[in-house]
Amino acid sequence: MTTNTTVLEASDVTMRFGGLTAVRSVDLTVNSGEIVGLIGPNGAGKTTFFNCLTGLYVPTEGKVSYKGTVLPPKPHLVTSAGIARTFQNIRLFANMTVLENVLVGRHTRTKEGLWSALLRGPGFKKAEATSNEKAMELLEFIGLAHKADHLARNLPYGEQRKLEIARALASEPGLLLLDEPTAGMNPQETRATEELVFAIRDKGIAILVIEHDMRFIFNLCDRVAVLVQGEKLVEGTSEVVQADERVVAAYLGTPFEGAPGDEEVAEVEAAEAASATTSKEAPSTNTRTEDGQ
Ligand SMILES: Nc1ncnc2c1ncn2[C@@H]1O[C@H](COP(=O)(O)OP(=O)(O)OP(=O)(O)O)[C@@H](O)[C@H]1O
Repeated sequence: MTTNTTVLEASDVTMRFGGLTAVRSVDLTVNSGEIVGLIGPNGAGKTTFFNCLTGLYVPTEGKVSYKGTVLPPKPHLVTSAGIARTFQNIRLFANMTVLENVLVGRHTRTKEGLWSALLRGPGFKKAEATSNEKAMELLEFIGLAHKADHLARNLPYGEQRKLEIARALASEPGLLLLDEPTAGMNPQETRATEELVFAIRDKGIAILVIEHDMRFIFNLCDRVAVLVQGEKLVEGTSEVVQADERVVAAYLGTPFEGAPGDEEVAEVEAAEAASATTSKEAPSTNTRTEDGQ
């Protein structure tokens, strides 16, 4: 199913927050027809990297291209270009219906825009029939058509997550970014999400997914990249990544040679050792005498 057409190309992406480098020189590509996984221990920089891809953050260094064009660092322009995403925490319009949530997701693909969709202005009426039809098709696809007029907040958790995916798909993306799509799900819901992701891929949409559930990732992905302390440690097929001892060590927090962050740790240790030696050799001029002078 995978092809060699590059959909997403992130080159040398670095994101610093003050003194903290959350993502360091990360390269990643996603090709059409591919499902790529992004894994790593807590705080490894996965969500920060996603935010750099979707224009929520402007990377300190590096660039991100979609189908050969460099993306502007503005979320709505990234969505219009063809990248949609879901978030770690559910972000639905709780008091809107299931159908309305999907319709809002379509605003980048209708001339009427978001406010017209929300206020149901005159322009919206004309486009409404087509939009409704497409939104209902999506709800059929994810299995929520029978709940189209339920309020989003009344859906069970697993269905809310599905609805988020439907809303993202409503912008007709070529690439879908999923941030922990199975977080909080029971095993059946997780399996259903796995099937859904395969079905989305079969529609011709490339997928990049962050997930802590390793079974889910290794079943699903054509390729997996591992971030550790902001750096890409390993990238390869599920088999390659599972067999790499450094990945296990990174998850367990066991030190290993060449681990990301090692250089900084060595520099700090060397500086501490040097200052300890200096203070032994040359007593501080601030040393007080016994009478406190
Ligand atoms: N806006 C921000 N300002 C400052 N530091 C941040 C900001 N966002 C993230 N960080 C820091 O960047 C590092 C990477 O965080 P990030 O949330 O990207 O990791 P993650 O791999 O997604 O973690 P998790 O799996 O726990 O969601 C962390 O040290 C985090 O505290």
